[in-house]
Amino acid sequence: MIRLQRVTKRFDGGAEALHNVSLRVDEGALAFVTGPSGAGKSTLLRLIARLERPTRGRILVNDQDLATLPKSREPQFRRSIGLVFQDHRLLFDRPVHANVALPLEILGYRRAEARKRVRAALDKVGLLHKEGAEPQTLSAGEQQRVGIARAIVHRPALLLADEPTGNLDPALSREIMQLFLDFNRVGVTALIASHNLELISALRKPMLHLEHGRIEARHAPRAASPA
Ligand SMILES: Nc1ncnc2c1ncn2[C@@H]1O[C@H](COP(=O)(O)OP(=O)(O)OP(=O)(O)O)[C@@H](O)[C@H]1O
Repeated sequence: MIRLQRVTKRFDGGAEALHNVSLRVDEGALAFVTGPSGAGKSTLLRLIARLERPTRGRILVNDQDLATLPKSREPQFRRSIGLVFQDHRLLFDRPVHANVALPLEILGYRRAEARKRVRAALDKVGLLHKEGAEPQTLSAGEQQRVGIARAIVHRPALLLADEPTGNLDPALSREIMQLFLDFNRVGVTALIASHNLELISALRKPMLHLEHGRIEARHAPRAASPA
């Protein structure tokens, strides 16, 4: 599903955010990326989502080399990915359902189909009863769940999450991770960046540890392993 071959990312005028990183995440797997602040976790996810381009190396997502992805296949590529951010980036001037509907609007879904999918996504994260609420009236955990509903509303095959529990207390963090495990159980591949080692170690999933842009350790190497 995801394959990186000797990927290096150097930002203009900056140091290398990633150096010679190779990894593989198989279809249907759920893997974690850990590492201290500045290790390159966000950069790794952004490269896979094609929000950044590598300086060197190859990135394949679903057997498609991202360097040669034709323009005609870009919408299909975007549809295949769901992104979850630490700060969830909800629009506070729109109710919950309109926030969740955003990716569908961008992808050009018809209104009736969009409404159905928004309700299904909110139901999956346990927030259907909040569809008309203003985001600022929700708790931090609920806001993050809205962000997750928005990430999965178009039913992506791949979920990329960047510190999705960063601002949450331990109980809420476990709840959010459980959602990812649930999605993974029904076939969604997931790569999650997290520095919450205590939480993710207990989940017994493959882990890649990044330090200074390099993979320093790999655990449970069957589903996330050297390419
Ligand atoms: N757009 C950018 N321009 C220049 N340097 C960048 C850019 N984005 C990231 N970097 C640098 O790349 C390195 C890796 O950053 P990255 O955000 O990927 O780390 P991270 O592991 O996600 O950190 P955190 O846990 O704090 O989010 C850092 O040194 C950072 O300053």
